[in-house]
Amino acid sequence: MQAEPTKSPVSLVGEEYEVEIGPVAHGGHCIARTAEGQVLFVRHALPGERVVARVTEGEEGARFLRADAVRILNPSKDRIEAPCPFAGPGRCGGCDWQHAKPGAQRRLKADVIAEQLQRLAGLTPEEAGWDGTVVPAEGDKLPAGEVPQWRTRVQYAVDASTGKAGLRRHRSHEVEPIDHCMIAAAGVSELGIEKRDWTGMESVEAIAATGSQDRQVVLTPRPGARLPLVELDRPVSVLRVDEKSGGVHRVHGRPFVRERADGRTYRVGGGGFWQVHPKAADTLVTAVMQGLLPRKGEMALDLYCGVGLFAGALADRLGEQGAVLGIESGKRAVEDARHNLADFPRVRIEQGKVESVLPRTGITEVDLIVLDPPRAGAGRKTVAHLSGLGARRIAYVACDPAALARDLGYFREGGYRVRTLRAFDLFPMTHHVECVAVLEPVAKGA
Ligand SMILES: C[S@@+](CC[C@H](N)C(=O)[O-])C[C@H]1O[C@@H](n2cnc3c(N)ncnc32)[C@H](O)[C@@H]1O
Repeated sequence: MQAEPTKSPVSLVGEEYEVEIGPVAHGGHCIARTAEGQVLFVRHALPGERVVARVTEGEEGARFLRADAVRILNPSKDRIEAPCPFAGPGRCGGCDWQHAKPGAQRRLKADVIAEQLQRLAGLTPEEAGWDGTVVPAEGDKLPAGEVPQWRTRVQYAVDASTGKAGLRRHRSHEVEPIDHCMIAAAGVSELGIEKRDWTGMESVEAIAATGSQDRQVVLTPRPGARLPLVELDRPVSVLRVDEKSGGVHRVHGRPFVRERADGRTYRVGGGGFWQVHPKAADTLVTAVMQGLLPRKGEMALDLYCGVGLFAGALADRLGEQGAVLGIESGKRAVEDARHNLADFPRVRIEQGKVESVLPRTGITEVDLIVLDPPRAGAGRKTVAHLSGLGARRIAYVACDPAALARDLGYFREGGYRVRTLRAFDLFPMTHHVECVAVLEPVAKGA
């Protein structure tokens, strides 16, 4: 018997549908349905608009299609002309909400948080102790059409054929050539990365520290390529990512930048993690400390501690009798955290994954916990472990509201309730948003 030839699914890319745009969804798009009932995730649209949506990904019968709004038939009152000349369907994928007024962007983010909390944690804003708003960073409340220059770290992709640095298109490896990124911090723009020839490089990350004049570029060469001579408009240190090991090595200058937050200087080496918005580190430290209200002599955990931002802030407030244990998986970040917090004899930093290191520490009781996991969240097992440590308060710093909502559900299973939740617009023009949830044991809150 001959096998039936398998039918390849019929691609719908390029098809156009006139649709009514429904609510915003997590990820920088809105939901619509074709007349046949197929779900579309539409970028460059706003709720309530009538648009022509052109499919960018998906096939017949798929659970959903991705599309771009290519013609706006009935614009929302929240719509503006995108201030950035590189934004729009098929163009730079860095920003999602260039076409929305700043206040509307924050309302869209608030709607996403509310929806995730409800669906994944069964929480209303009131139950989460949240006023339902997303707060702009200090100085970012600008009139429509003006854009905050907030990105202190920009990862440029290099076009292989031209050697020019640009930004990646949405869900694509293609490079959108740009001559300036509007959301880049002044310190990044001043480097003039877009004007140089980066032939042989895969990507170039530009870093402008906050609170110091340190500037750095991190080069990722294509296999076998020679490093370019880095001649920029300002002195910078240069690092290089090893193509085989992924390790980061110094080419010239300091192998780190110095960042300032909460009155301290933090060394961040090897292009490692630091909060991107210049106001983020201080904003988050303040929110976490207001939530935890640390007392002298307490014992705290800083999980996913990076170079020690929250551990330092806690150690300062817990005094000589207090103690902090930080856990971080990145080797270089751990070295930096140990260096940054060397003046606190009762701060210890352990290297490894929280899920494996924490059980090994033998710690059975702590007073306070701050956790700031990557986008995936902490997960059920880690949350269950944390819920058993008897902390009187836990501050959860989250860059993904979906992961936050899932983990809040696990914390509830572990006997914790959300006392307050605050949301900050630390990534203007994009769909990203930062939340700080403060939890306490149910028995205490009751
Ligand atoms: C969002 S950053 C937060 C860093 C720090 N709290 C700050 O604000 O600068 C998350 C950190 O978690 C680390 N990380 C990721 N997965 C981890 C894991 N499973 N265990 C421990 N650290 C992890 C990353 O290397 C990164 O430094």
